[in-house]
Amino acid sequence: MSQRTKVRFIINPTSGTKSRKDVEALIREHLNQDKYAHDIVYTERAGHAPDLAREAANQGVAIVVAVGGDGTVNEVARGLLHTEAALAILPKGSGNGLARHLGIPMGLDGALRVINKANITTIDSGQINGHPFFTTAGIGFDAYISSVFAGNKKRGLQTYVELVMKEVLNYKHLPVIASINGNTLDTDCFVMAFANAAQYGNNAYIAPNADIQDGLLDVCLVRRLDLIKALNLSYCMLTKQLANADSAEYFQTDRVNVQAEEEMMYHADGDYLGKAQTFEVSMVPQSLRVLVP
Ligand SMILES: Nc1ncnc2c1ncn2[C@@H]1O[C@H](COP(=O)(O)OP(=O)(O)OP(=O)(O)O)[C@@H](O)[C@H]1O
Repeated sequence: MSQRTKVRFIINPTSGTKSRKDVEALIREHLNQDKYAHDIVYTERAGHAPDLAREAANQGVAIVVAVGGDGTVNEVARGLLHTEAALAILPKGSGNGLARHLGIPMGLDGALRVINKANITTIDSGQINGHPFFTTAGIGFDAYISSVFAGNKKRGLQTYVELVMKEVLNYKHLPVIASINGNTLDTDCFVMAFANAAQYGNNAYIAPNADIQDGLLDVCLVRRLDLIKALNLSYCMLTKQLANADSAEYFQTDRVNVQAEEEMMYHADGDYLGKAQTFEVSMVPQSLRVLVP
């Protein structure tokens, strides 16, 4: 008898609206049971999924499926870095940036069909002050929004947009010195985003040209923001265009060092990480195997 490939689903039960029973039933219905032997584990707390993922990889599980939003995807992917196990995603969050970038369907049945095909490729990941990220990291305004969003009971796109609109013109830029590709930029920084994938999630494109396999970060720097620039930037983000040079500047590099005049907030994949004054951001090329359509 041919051996079935081992698949483990790591489910964040606090993410999304579907019940455990619904998700388990969808998995039973749509996963190819002739090809795969699967089991399901649930996270018990924030920060649990990296251990579960690493354990799965050590046990020889071939495909480890993150079931949740970008926070869960980040945690599972972190545990799989540099292992033979491949990451698959069943998107259940509100943004789903990595799943969208990879073209994974937003419906769980479609995402399960991607797993059935088992088409595997290898992608880059990034690190900001030692924290892995797979879609974007950033300092300044986007991290500030992550910090407020994290403390907010209401989630979802509408809450997010309301929050950005409320805060965007109050948030103040800060002076930083950034070294990118051997050049030193002494600049104001409203936000500096480091993109491995092109979007934050929800098809909001911060770096439309970002390629997740090119070994490069796409850096988007917004020095200062006023109403006109905010409108230009939001329009471009939603239509997948580069913003005009007055609003944002773009750089491609494999490493960035930022020294801020005072502490700034930072995030990785939308998870608020706290404040720091020095930031080391770098690429880890070809570090994660993933299932793609
Ligand atoms: N069992 C758990 N209990 C509480 N928190 C958890 C648990 N499992 C994971 N988490 C945390 O929940 C956080 C949010 O999860 P995730 O981003 O996957 O879902 P979401 O909030 O629904 O999605 P989105 O961020 O897209 O709105 C993750 O950063 C993770 O650390």
